[in-house]
Amino acid sequence: MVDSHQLSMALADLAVESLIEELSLTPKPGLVDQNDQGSHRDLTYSIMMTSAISLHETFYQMAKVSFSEEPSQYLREKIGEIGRAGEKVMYEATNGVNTHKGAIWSLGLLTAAASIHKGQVDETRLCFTAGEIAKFEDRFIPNQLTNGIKAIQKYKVHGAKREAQMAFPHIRQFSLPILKSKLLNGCSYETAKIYSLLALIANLDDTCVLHRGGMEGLLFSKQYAQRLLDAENLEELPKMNDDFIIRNLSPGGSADLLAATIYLYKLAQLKIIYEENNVNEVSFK
Ligand SMILES: CC(C)(COP(=O)(O)OP(=O)(O)OC[C@H]1O[C@@H](n2cnc3c(N)ncnc32)[C@H](O)[C@@H]1O)[C@@H](O)C(=O)NCCC(=O)NCCS
Ligand SMILES: Nc1ncnc2c1ncn2[C@@H]1O[C@H](COP(=O)(O)OP(=O)(O)OP(=O)(O)O)[C@@H](O)[C@H]1O
Repeated sequence: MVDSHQLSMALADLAVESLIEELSLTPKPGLVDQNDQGSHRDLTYSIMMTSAISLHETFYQMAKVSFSEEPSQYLREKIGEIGRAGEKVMYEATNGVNTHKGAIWSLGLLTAAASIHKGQVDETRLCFTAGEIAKFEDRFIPNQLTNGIKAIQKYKVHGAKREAQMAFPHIRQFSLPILKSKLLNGCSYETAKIYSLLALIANLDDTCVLHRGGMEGLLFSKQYAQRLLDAENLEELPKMNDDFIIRNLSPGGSADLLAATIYLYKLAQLKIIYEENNVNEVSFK
């Protein structure tokens, strides 16, 4: 029998680690990283680090409640409640700045799915289970006109909710395959993650980008990322960062999905060691 506490701790560790890996990846266009704040005036590396660490309990709780469950409206609403409490913790840790709202959503659903499947590592299955949970209606979502909803209505795009309900197609089709293929081709882990991020920016209708730069900003970001991917040229990344900052563009949705991609990739390295039907160790290799 897998122990629910141990598994939930391991999954929460992994979720926070993935957020920290995303944050620490440098340089990233328009996003907060170790060099600069990208296009964000109110966000810093240290605020984002504090925020990531503060979310451990949120992911732990999401894993814990999902352990003996299946996707259901009950589970969707339970996860929503924990996620909203997590958003409060995040805002308290950051003095009111939105650092990881999208990440709580995407990584939270994947953590719930990983717990349901007792830590097994088939990424596609995890994406679809997370999508099943997301498809149930949460009757307690506050009726707020968020930046995401405004962009979805104005530009007729999908946004974070649909991305999850469709079982994270941009992770399954773009970011995870490119991460793996770049690693197989001998790229370093850091370089492979940059390519993975570029593949997301080139393809995702990111409501953060739309909110800040409109459709023109979204097309600019997508084409820029695609050009670097086609040319396999990462030397232009610092200039890409400058060009995004000038236009106030920040691909926050792509950053969240990169963290989710890292999470799925690292989960495949999670070893659950059984001994006489009892887990005696859960560790990352
Ligand atoms: C679905 C969520 C993300 C709300 O998103 P919404 O579309 O309303 O926009 P909002 O601007 O608040 O945040 C969207 C975030 O998602 C990320 N994002 C943007 N575009 C995309 C995309 N295409 N795909 C994935 N993520 C994206 C961005 O980082 C952004 O910060 C979720 O936070 C939610 O349902 N919130 C309601 C409160 C709640 O119940 N929270 C707990 C949920 S576990
Ligand atoms: N490294 C990162 N740098 C910046 N944003 C990130 C990073 N990683 C993830 N994000 C995501 O980007 C979102 C923040 O983007 P943004 O500040 O544009 O959102 P907003 O609060 O909706 O808009 P605004 O600040 O323009 O009013 C967060 O919800 C977070 O999930």
